Amino acid sequence: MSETPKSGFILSVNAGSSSLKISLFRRDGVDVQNPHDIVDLLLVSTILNISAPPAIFSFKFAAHNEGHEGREAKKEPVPSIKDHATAFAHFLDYLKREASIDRGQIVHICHRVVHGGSLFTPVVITDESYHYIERLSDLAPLHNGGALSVMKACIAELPNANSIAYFDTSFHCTMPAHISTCAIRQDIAKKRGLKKYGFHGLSYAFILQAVSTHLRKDPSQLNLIVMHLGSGASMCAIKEGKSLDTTMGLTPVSGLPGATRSGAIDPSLIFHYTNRAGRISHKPSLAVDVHVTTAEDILNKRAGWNALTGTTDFGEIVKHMKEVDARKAKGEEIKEEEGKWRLAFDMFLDRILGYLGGYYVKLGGKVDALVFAAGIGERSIELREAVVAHAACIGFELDPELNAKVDSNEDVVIDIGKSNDGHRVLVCRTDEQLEMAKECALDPRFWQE
Ligand SMILES: Nc1ncnc2c1ncn2[C@@H]1O[C@H](COP(=O)(O)OP(=O)(O)O)[C@@H](O)[C@H]1O
Ligand SMILES: CC(=O)OP(=O)(O)O
Ligand SMILES: [Mg+2]
Repeated sequence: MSETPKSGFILSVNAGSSSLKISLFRRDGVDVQNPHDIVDLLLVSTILNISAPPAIFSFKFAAHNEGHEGREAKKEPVPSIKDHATAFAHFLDYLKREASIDRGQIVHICHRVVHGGSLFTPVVITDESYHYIERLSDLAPLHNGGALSVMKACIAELPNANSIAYFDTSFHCTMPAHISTCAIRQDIAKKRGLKKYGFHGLSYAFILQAVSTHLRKDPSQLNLIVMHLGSGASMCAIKEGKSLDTTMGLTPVSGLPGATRSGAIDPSLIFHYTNRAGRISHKPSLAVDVHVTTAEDILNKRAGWNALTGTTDFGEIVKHMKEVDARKAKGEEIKEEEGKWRLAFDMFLDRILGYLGGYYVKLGGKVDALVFAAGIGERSIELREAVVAHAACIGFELDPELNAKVDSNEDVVIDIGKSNDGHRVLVCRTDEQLEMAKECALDPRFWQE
């Protein structure tokens, strides 16, 4: 690692399964009294639809960014973006051309790495840690490769900045053994690291802190059931501020279904689906070049909402479902094929409710709040309504007006429930980039005070 700086810029890069989200922050001195405002956002860029081209590039300066105030946000399709590496190259080119930002001031680059294996604290990228993360790519086939390709670009293009890996798995290292262990031979499981790891940990860490501030309750006193519902979707039961259980497993394919992922299925199903399950997939439709079996390619990339309905966008699914329902209500005849929208919605709801009930019992019914987060959780009025309607039997109730107004409320945490005394229902605008930047800004290893 190069010399520890006193202040400087932190670039946070979040390689999701089909998106790249990048935020640039400034870290000046640290006010120990107020560690929440430790970093100042300068700009945000997102590249969506990386695996369903054309990718959509957007770039926006923070409202208060000196010299750039009032600059319009950019949003355009970019057909040349094919993967995370070309997406990041496009961002760097744009930054060079359009922003009077001195790239030399970027001292640390935080990379969200989905699978950290046995690493639970952030690590500076060296040859050794890079290769360790590379070896884990098979366990996060939609993710680790994308993050590694961005690290490579950073080392080449921003050679004076340190790359640091932040792991999605870290938050879940508190899961007790009886929850993280699989019922298989333990000598083999231990040798190969076969157990439940859990993911979206940076998001859960951010949400825990944000909800703690909102409810004015120390994280160690909080019990939450959090739903991170994005392209990849998972849930987490948080007990006294620690992950007790989560829905994803050894890899992010398990648990809830996602945009292109099956979620939990009977493990035997895949051998009835294809007779090539164990073969290395020759033409994997994955975004990065990792050696995955046909089974993993099918379950990670050729399943989920896309396989059921033909779109990866849950917003589209809800829109079509409502149109079909409205026609049905008028007595119009509906084609069998048109039932797919409601099927996908009801299936997602069913799987969420299954885990919700289980987590409620595991937390002994002592739940401070249900929290919705990520693309679907933050934007789907209908899904939140359906989930909470079914959770009435365990004491949760939605305020329909507050639920409908989430989009026009800019707060990080928003109350959408009727109760203000336990059993709250919240939406949290999660921000994995900010979580990494805050952790980095507070880490004494990376700064000279
Ligand atoms: N208005 C909406 N209603 C429901 N879902 C939406 C809406 N807008 C976006 N989404 C969903 O949010 C998903 C993206 O969530 P996000 O958390 O950004 O995903 P990721 O980080 O995994 O790429 C999209 O795939 C889309 O399905
Ligand atoms: C772990 C995971 O599924 O991440 P994402 O939702 O960003 O693809
Ligand atoms: Mg994500």
